[in-house]
Amino acid sequence: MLFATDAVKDDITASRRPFITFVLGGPGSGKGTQCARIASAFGFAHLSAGDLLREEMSCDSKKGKLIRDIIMEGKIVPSEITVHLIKEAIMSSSADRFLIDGFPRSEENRIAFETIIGVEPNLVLFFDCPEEEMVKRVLGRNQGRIDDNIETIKKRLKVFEMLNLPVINYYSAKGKLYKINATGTVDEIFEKVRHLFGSLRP
Ligand SMILES: Nc1ncnc2c1ncn2[C@@H]1O[C@H](COP(=O)(O)OP(=O)(O)O)[C@@H](O)[C@H]1O
Ligand SMILES: Nc1ccn([C@@H]2O[C@H](COP(=O)(O)OP(=O)(O)O)[C@@H](O)[C@H]2O)c(=O)n1
Repeated sequence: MLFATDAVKDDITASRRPFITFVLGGPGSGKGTQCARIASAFGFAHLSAGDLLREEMSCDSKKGKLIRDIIMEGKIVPSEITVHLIKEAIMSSSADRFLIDGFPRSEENRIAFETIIGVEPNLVLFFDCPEEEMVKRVLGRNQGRIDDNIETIKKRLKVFEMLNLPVINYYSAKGKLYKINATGTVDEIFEKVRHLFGSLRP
């Protein structure tokens, strides 16, 4: 079997059951920006799957090189790698609520999380943004990322279009999905997010 077994499962849930929010949206839809605001307003720990992978990518190892090659191609890193990085980050934090940003990117990601970590998210946010706005934002991001170039962006958008919808549909059917229109200013978008979290009081 592809994923880890029950032996490593449940060691997060055995001692506590944190409130988990997945944050979805295309490249440049503003996930990271809004997560920073949510984290500071509502006391969440912010885990970015992309940041965890970029940190691992900088290691001079076979795994680091594999991650780098996949990110350059705008593809999805094997779920087992990403979920184990998320798991380690959750376990080394004492927070009781997490935003997991940029995850799950695919059904494979989603199933790996459930299999390895053994829980479902409490809430799923989806920042819905038109493609041309996402391209504009990514090209203006200017953080020196190896994948923020027009060639890789086109590939990332294709991968997003292909793999995101089944994940959205899955959580929508479970009544866990909150779709937020991600156009407008950062403040305008956060106003909608703030309203949602204020009403949930996680
Ligand atoms: N509502 C917004 N309007 C304009 N630019 C934005 C908005 N939200 C984020 N940005 C900018 O767009 C870029 C991508 O945002 P980011 O939060 O990194 O997106 P993601 O994490 O979804 O890839 C960043 O440079 C950010 O400052
Ligand atoms: N769950 C994830 C998240 C990111 N990634 C990889 O990391 C890249 C950057 O993801 P990110 O979430 O930091 O950035 P954005 O695409 O949202 O701008 C993606 O294009 C994927 O190659 C992944 O493979 N699996």
